[in-house]
Amino acid sequence: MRISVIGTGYVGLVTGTCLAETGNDVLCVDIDEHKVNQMKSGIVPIYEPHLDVLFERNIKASRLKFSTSLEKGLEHGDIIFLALPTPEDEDGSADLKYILGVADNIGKLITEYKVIVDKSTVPVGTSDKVKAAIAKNANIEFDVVSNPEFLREGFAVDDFLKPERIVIGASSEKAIKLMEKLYKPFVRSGNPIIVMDERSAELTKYAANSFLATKITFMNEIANFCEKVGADVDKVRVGMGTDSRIGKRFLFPGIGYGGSCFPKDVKALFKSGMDNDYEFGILKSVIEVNDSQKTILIPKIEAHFNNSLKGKTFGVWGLAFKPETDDIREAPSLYMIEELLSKGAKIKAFDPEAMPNVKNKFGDNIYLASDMYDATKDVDALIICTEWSIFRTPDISKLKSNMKAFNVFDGRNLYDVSDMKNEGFNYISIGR
Ligand SMILES: NC(=O)c1ccc[n+]([C@@H]2O[C@H](COP(=O)([O-])OP(=O)(O)OC[C@H]3O[C@@H](n4cnc5c(N)ncnc54)[C@H](O)[C@@H]3O)[C@@H](O)[C@H]2O)c1
Ligand SMILES: O=c1ccn([C@@H]2O[C@H](COP(=O)(O)OP(=O)(O)O[C@H]3O[C@H](CO)[C@@H](O)[C@H](O)[C@H]3O)[C@@H](O)[C@H]2O)c(=O)[nH]1
Repeated sequence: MRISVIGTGYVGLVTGTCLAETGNDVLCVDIDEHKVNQMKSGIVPIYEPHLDVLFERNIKASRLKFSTSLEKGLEHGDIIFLALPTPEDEDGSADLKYILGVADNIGKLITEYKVIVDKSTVPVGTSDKVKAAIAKNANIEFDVVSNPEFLREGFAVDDFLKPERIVIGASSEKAIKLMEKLYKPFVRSGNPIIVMDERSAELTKYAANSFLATKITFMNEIANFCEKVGADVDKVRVGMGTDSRIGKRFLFPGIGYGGSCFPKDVKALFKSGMDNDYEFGILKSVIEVNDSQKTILIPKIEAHFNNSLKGKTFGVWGLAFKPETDDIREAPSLYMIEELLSKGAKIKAFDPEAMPNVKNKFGDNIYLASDMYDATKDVDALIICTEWSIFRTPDISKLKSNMKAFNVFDGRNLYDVSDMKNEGFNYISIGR
């Protein structure tokens, strides 16, 4: 099939590449000329495991092409995916200016039947707004489909190629048939294509993300309470998670959830609720608790250093909002660093992939280390913000010979508490 993807960020790039992989003829369109030129010359502009192999193979097979022209995108595809940003607006709602701006232009450019598919995460009712924006200028038949994306960064290729489910929100039989044909190769494992109305599809995405964010936040509160009463959150987690009604996943406490999705999506669902005369009490608490969780280590660090961090140097391991990505959007590490810098501390940071993205963020105020051990030289403490595998089994003797003092504040519970104590570290983690 002939597919166009408008917006070649994380979701657009993975969508375009994976749809090319199943034999479709894909044109990816982005307004960012630099990015388009990079992709034309074979460079994948994001770090995502396994994407590079598929990307290269499909470019070579001429199934994956790039352009900056929306007009070309509309000419090319029978199905037009919108994978545009829906960032947080000032009032917490999802900003629809990118989606509705492109929809407006589609209305001006469309000359034959197209299925316009919204892959971005958008509030309930957006598909009606997209329809109206296109219809304002177009006299041609078209359909709008809501097809939310559930991929996780770091596992995006696998999640797209072998999804647990595909949600299609549509009211046109013609569009539903086309979408089912397009996605047939991805549901070989028997996982369902779930067809529903557009509003339910739009809400499914927010409900899923908000539920997962709530699950993590609940566990973060249990961890905080464990510290008050001398319980071990690792034991509680396993004890709870083995109940299949609860499940083992997304129960890992830490320094809060981050990333380009959970923080903004929880806020957007809360705002949608308020706009529709419904206050999500649970989401209000999730937002508040997560905000304080991001810096939950700070009082512990301050207490250790007698409330004076001025002139102290901290090594920071992990800048990305989670492992296997270079994405630093809403990364808890950034809040930690900001807070430490404001208290007069110095930072030596290392991340296996995200360093280039942090380069311009704090200017000269932090030293970007050449490797994980370089970030521990002469530090008063090491702070762990992201659970990259490489941090799980450090060379302890190297650490000890580098660090000025043996203090480790672990926001991701990477190590065994008694092992660290036996090694002579003052080891502070979350909920243990
Ligand atoms: N990142 C994820 O893991 C993920 C997963 C599921 C859903 N989502 C949702 O998917 C949507 C896109 O997210 P993302 O992370 O891919 O965004 P992103 O910010 O990484 O990329 C968006 C891209 O759109 C381009 N763009 C902006 N305006 C454009 C225009 N007028 N024409 C063409 N291109 C334009 C930008 O240049 C950028 O390359 C959001 O709604 C997000 O919530 C994201
Ligand atoms: O037990 C856990 C699991 C996750 N996290 C944190 O939660 C955040 C989000 O993690 P994850 O869900 O793995 O990353 P994303 O790539 O943001 O994926 C989420 O957001 C995407 C965008 O909407 C959705 O498509 C995915 O289904 C959804 O998992 C990260 O900061 C993690 O550190 C925890 O603190 N504890």
